[in-house]
Amino acid sequence: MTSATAATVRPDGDQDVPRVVLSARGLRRDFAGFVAVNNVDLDVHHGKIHALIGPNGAGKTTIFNLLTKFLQPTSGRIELLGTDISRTSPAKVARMGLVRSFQISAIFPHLSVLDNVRVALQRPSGLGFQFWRSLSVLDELTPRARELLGIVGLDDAANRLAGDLSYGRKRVLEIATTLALDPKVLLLDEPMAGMGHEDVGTISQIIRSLARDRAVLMVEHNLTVVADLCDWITVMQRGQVLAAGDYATVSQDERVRIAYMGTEHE
Ligand SMILES: Nc1ncnc2c1ncn2[C@@H]1O[C@H](COP(=O)(O)OP(=O)(O)OP(=O)(O)O)[C@@H](O)[C@H]1O
Repeated sequence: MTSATAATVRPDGDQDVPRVVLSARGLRRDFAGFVAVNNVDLDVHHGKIHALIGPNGAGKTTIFNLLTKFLQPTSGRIELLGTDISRTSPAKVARMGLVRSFQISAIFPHLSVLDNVRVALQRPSGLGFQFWRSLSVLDELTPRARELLGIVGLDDAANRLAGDLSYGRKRVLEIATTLALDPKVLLLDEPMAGMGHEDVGTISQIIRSLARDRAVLMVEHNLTVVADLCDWITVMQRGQVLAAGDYATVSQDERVRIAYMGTEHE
């Protein structure tokens, strides 16, 4: 299989068929003559977890930057929830429901876990930080903040300083702050990076539960996680889609084995 489009664009209206919520066609980005992303087609479905994998320099981060509009495409078209966002600003795209989870740097270590989520809830778009308007406004946000902490299993840590959490739980808190923006499509950039075995299990469970009512697109290097968690995998190489399909399909693709997986995951 050569592209995600072959198997994933299907008519809406069929209950059994997943809905495409984010799509790219012919996506391309040049950097001073170097083509970092070349003619990429991608479909991300509601209720599904989609992995973007590939060796270093394959173009995964550039695709994330293009989809979230932090970079403008040189050419190609991106649609979010049926609307052309090819020229839309990052802030508007975030407000429309395409939200990228940043790394732990997005957390305020000297605020409590609960306050981190309350601050996130009062952000208009996830891009700027609007600090404390008034205590009463923040109080109104407390129930929703506690709800989000419950969803990710951090309710017991609500009053702890964020900076005192373990690495894994900081990452979970970061995901909770992302959920504050009520994403329809959640982009996760290497959510398992630096995690121990136990944290990988916890975060996998959280991602699975989040994907029940939204789409998840994630860059992930841990192929065991990809095999276990992801419904659809797009394999990138040198800026292009090398293969796409479920894990069984792409892991048996000879080109993928040669380019990326080796023989370890046969
Ligand atoms: N701003 C830029 N200017 C010039 N070249 C860039 C720029 N951003 C990315 N590139 C190049 O584009 C290619 C794709 O980079 P990208 O970071 O998207 O790959 P990646 O798949 O995310 O890699 P990794 O797994 O190492 O993060 C690389 O060759 C990189 O050097």
